[in-house]
Amino acid sequence: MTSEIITSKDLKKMDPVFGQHSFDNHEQIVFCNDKDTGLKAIIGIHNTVLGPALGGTRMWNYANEWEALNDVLRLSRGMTFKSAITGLNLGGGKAVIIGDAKTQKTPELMKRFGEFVHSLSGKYITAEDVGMATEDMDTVREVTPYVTGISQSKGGAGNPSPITAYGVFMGMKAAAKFQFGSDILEDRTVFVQGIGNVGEGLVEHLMNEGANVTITDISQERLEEVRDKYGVKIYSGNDIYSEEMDIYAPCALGATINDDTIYKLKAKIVAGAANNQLAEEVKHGLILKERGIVYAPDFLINAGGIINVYAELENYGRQEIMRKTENIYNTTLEILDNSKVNNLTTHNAAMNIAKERIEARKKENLK
Ligand SMILES: NC(=O)c1ccc[n+]([C@@H]2O[C@H](COP(=O)([O-])OP(=O)(O)OC[C@H]3O[C@@H](n4cnc5c(N)ncnc54)[C@H](O)[C@@H]3O)[C@@H](O)[C@H]2O)c1
Repeated sequence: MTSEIITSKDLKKMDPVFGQHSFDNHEQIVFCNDKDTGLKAIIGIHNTVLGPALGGTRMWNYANEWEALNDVLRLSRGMTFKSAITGLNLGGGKAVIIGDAKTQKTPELMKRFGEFVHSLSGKYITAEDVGMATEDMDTVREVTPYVTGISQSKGGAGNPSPITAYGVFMGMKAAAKFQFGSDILEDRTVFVQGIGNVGEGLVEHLMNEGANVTITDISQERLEEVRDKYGVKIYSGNDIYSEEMDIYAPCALGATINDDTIYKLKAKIVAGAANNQLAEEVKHGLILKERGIVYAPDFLINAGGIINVYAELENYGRQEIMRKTENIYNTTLEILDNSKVNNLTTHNAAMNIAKERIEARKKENLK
């Protein structure tokens, strides 16, 4: 199993569920259907050794069911390792709702989805992901307590993006310490790709530290807004991968480190918020290592969001959220050092530690 990009034509050639490309010993996969609301959803529970499987719900207009299934399998697996490496007592899960969030999402559909979540008795806990907003989680909360990411006015921890941005910043500083011998980002050239909720927060931290920031986004409006607010440069070329820079921060989509981009990359560090930045974890992790580019594993440095929602379950406040998020600096540095000592890719070094934690707990649970 790898995170390799695969076409839906190839997916259809495999066994429908357990033989599917991204299937990786998932514990449970739940298919949810409701004729009246038009709900078609899949809940993927990858692993619950460390605790209940927590992960957001994504609503997306998938081209077909294979793509939806592949996505939920891949995303739920990612959550297992994200929580494990961050030291949270959570397992990995995720849900997808098939449909257009702009036109097909209704409160009735969200409530029906919530009832399916409730039927799992807390084994899966949901939150927001692409296509979902805090208000949707508030609607789900009307039918089940197994939901996080609800509004602050309803006792939730609120928008996770600023916390995610802070964690990415911490991870980036640790990568700079490892690569350059100093974590001070003043005058470092940083390209931030995608200046959405997290990207903008990252730009703010970088500008406060005096970094030399260039931004890129598909939305011209966003670019101008962020430029005017922080005084950053808008990228005017047409291939950011070939540009001279110290740090490349992917904060838009996954798989931007792929066969087409990896040999062009001039950055000395890759550190950003996007999930699944390496199109193929093993292969591209190795090429980055060979090229001397330090990759701060995405699932490690973008964990601020999950730390934020975990606070809702554990009832801890803002101070503890910030302390845990700041600790991403130490964990990143430890993993980068470990990768050097053991001659591993940084991705594999992080995965090994996450897997060791799960295995140790599994043994304890058997006692
Ligand atoms: N929000 C969180 O707390 C959180 C937590 C963990 C991981 N992430 C991941 O971080 C990334 C950013 O999250 P977000 O909440 O800021 O999302 P967002 O939707 O607010 O922002 C994404 C931005 O990327 C831009 N974009 C899209 N395609 C692009 C392209 N090809 N080139 C350049 N820009 C492009 C969009 O216009 C948008 O401004 C996502 O991959 C998300 O999965 C977010």
